Amino acid sequence: MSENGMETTIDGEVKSPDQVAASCAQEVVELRSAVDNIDAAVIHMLAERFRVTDMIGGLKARAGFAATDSRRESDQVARLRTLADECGLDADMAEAYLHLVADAAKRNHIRLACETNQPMWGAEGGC
Ligand SMILES: O=C(O)C(=O)C[C@]1(C(=O)O)C=C[C@@H](O)C=C1
Repeated sequence: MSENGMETTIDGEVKSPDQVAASCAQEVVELRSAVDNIDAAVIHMLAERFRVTDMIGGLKARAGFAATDSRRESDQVARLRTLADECGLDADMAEAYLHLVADAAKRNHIRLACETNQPMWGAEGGC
């Protein structure tokens, strides 16, 4: 553990003479394993989400559909905001998450359509 006034770096080296600080630092180190496991699960779930949305993008390109479906996104936002409320998460964070992933999914849709010569609405700026 080391301090520079602005930051505290808490690592496995917990050698503080202050017993309370030492035991808090130890607990932080243990809780960080749970954080690491959760982050790994989130990354795996995100990868799976993009595999699925890429399949949707392939179908949209084949059919000549636009990348964006705003009504679907509004429904998703409403659903995720409710879910967030129910489990004590900030609903704005849930909405920000949906915009982050849906915007990335749409960029992937457009790129795939361009790469396969099936230009779709939204790619007017060029492929
Ligand atoms: O469901 C779709 O139509 C998708 O293309 C997926 C997705 C999403 O990432 O959830 C992305 C873009 C659309 O505007 C709506 C939803």
